[in-house]
Amino acid sequence: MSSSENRKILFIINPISGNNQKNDVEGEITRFCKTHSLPASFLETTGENDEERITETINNNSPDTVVAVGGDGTVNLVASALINTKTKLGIIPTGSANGMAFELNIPTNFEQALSVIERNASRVIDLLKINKKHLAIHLSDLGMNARIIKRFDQEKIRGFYGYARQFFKELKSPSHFKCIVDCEGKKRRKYKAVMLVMTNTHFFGTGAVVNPTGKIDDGKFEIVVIKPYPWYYIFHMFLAFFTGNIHRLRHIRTLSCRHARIKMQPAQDLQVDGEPVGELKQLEVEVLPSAINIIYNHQENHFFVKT
Ligand SMILES: Nc1ncnc2c1ncn2[C@@H]1O[C@H](COP(=O)(O)OP(=O)(O)OP(=O)(O)O)[C@@H](O)[C@H]1O
Repeated sequence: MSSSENRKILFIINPISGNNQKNDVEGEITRFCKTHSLPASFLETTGENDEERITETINNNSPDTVVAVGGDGTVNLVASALINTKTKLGIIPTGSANGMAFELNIPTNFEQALSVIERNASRVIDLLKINKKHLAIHLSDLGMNARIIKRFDQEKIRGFYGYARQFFKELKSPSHFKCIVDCEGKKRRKYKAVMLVMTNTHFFGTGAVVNPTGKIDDGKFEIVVIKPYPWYYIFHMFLAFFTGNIHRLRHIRTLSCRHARIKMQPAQDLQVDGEPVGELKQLEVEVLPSAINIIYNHQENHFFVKT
């Protein structure tokens, strides 16, 4: 549906996302929307009480689409306000981590991303809830990556290259932990792991395919267990990550379920959609089936993963 009839779009702009070099985000969106006869309104995030402010603005304006202009953290924030409503969620990726935009084939080019919003193709997808309180829309993990994200946050490093530097440092000597995974309807499993990924999607923001067999709308999510590996295995893993074959490696296990309880020893850092949550000893993860209607780029599919 590309018609602008009856559309009313609210843009939620995170002014500090990524290495935000753009001066006039609102102006650029306004010009695009005028050209395409799309009624647009705006709200800037402040980092304080944003969810309440977004919900209030949605209640006052009744938009049909709310667009997160930011990274995965902003997408998560907007999704929290839209869950189980008919209002569509759109994404203009301007963050240092834009995993959900990558998943949905949304270009990082501003104008092209706006064109995806204008075309308005959407699908209803599942989301995850962690420990009954954290909504997870893209990807959450325990261990190695969450530790990097915590450091990234504490040291106020920003941008993709800052993240990549931290990632390679950690990759060379990851520490491992023990975990017990109880998936609903499956036998209890025990692992030694360097990282556990809980996701319903396929890609890390870098484009690495972490969950090639997952489906975004099948009422299930995946737990991908990355077990300790010898250093020389990194090259093998990289190749598998970028060719969509990670699930075939012997250091990787993938479990698919609707609900899971996980215990970690010692406590591990958790990150949800790029935001550090803290150290936890146990975790409950559940799928929220058909939770949100999200705009995606329907014109092409990813090369490795057909959605
Ligand atoms: N005006 C603001 N000032 C400071 N922080 C803000 C503001 N608006 C949003 N935030 C914070 O931005 C974070 C979300 O950023 P987002 O993930 O969208 O972009 P990002 O560039 O990928 O961020 P990061 O690099 O921190 O992961 C949240 O922690 C949120 O509280």
